[in-house]
Amino acid sequence: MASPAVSVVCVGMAGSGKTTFMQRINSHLHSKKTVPYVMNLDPAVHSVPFESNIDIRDSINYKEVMKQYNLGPNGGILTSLNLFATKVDQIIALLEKRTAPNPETPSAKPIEHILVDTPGQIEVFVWSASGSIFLETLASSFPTVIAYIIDTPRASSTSTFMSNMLYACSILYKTKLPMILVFNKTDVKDAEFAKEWMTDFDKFQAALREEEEAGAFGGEGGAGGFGAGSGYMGSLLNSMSLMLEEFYRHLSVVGVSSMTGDGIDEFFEAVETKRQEFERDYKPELERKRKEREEQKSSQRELELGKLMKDMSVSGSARKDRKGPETGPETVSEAEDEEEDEIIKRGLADGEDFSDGDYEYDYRPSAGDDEGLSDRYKQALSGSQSVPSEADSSFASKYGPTRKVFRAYTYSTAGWLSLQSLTLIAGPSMVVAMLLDETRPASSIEIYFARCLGFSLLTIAILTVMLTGSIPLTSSISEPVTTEESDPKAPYALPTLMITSFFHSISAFYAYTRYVTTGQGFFAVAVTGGSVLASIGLWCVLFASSDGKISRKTGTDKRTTGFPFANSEAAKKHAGKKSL
Ligand SMILES: Nc1nc2c(ncn2[C@@H]2O[C@H](COP(=O)(O)OP(=O)(O)OP(=O)(O)O)[C@@H](O)[C@H]2O)c(=O)[nH]1
Repeated sequence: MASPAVSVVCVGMAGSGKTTFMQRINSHLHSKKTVPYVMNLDPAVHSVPFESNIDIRDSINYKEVMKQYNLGPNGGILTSLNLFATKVDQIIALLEKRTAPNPETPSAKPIEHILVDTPGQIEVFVWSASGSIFLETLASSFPTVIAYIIDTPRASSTSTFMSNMLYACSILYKTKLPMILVFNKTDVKDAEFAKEWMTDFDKFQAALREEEEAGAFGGEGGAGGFGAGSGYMGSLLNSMSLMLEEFYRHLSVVGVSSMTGDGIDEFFEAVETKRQEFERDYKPELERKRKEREEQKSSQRELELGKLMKDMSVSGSARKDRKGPETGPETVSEAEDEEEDEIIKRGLADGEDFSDGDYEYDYRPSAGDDEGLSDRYKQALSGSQSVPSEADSSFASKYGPTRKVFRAYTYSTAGWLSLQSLTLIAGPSMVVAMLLDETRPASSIEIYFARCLGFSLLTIAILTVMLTGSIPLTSSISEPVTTEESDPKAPYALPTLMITSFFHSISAFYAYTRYVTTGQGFFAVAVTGGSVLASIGLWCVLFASSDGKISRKTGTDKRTTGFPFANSEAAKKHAGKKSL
């Protein structure tokens, strides 16, 4: 069996260049013809410069989460991640499916890399329950490597360097995953100094002394500032660097420039080393976890729920003075519906960007549990047991205006056809007389055919509303019908929609040609009616069906951006396979 794909999770402080780095390694892999599977977990990012197969923003509306739960930007990101984490089982199942070799096309190269971009607010990901759940679950299925991105020019003083190292150490300790330190922006500042400081204690000592003498720590002769006058900082950094020696030994260090692409090959060599390390040192743990996951799915879910609840209680979601949570779509599946409803407008669409890290971390003590959100987590977790079905993954909405538009379309189609059929049934002589060039009464055969045509149109009208499920065939159906092909309530909804839309387009076109040649007003009415119905039908095909390719929210082509549970098109494209 081919070795499983390695997942590379990019974390780093805001502005360290995670997204640019992701873009660079993504394009590097594309150029090597080893197309990666890409995930964006930053709900607050305005736009990502690479194509994501899974984008949290397609499922969760961070701005709306903030609004509904009266949260600050970081609380919003945290809650969005928590909600996304409730579907982690499905995501992993999807990843496993996508990265597995396809028996239908054995020659196709399976996906070797899963790239994950995380929120700029590093603590929101690394220290949140959802971050742990996500990483643990990911690592229980794939060798997982953390790429900690460091802004090299900003880490060039001993104190900022040490702060970064301590942060990296804490992440390593928290995630317990192999880590690569990526010194980014080497086009601005070479990372050699950092490598030296990590391998040669004397060099770090010398740099420290130099800075101390220059008064950077506010010691004797110093310019003041943190630790001013005590010389304390220098000695603290000194002892810390000794303490971190052991930590350094477990790291791979690479200097890269996401701008120029320098060092990217070394990065992938480091990924390979870490993957082997993962297989060697983490594999037993991974297998134990996988087994545990399978055996204790329900109890783990309870545990995860507990973690999320705990998180929620510190994320300020239950402020006493705020409005209660409105029923809204914050889970992956509900966000699908919400997207259809267009109640939620993407928060960042208006240009506001909270991802630059200028905001205070917005955790506030909770006044108690938030039942609405708690229920949503529970609901989402309980619904995340099974592998996603195509029905789950559909972009089509079960509720909201999309359904209404779809219904309005089917009724209008039926109405339009019925109007014509009733004219033919009730006044066949009149219709025949209109059709004839000469003035004579209609023959009985002509009347027969006119009525037959009327009955046929009426039959098509009835079939349209029935096959699309707009009138349920049984009274036991309480769920609204969808345009999903897999919807057992109306399996022919989509074909009917497509055929009738085609019919309206042809009718409108034909009526137009008649109008142009004859100039009769009746044809203008027929053109208008037909085009309106054809346009609505086309809209439903594009946006409301499970085959719909265009996101109404982002306007992007879902074949390339993708929804977590319905982006087979994206996967096809990325993997270059016929089907995955
Ligand atoms: N010179 C140089 N600039 C870089 C490099 N990588 C990123 N940058 C710049 O650094 C800034 C931040 O980069 P991003 O990729 O947005 O950083 P980020 O960590 O994703 O930012 P957040 O999502 O806000 O956390 C941008 O202005 C980039 O152009 C690099 O290798 N060299």
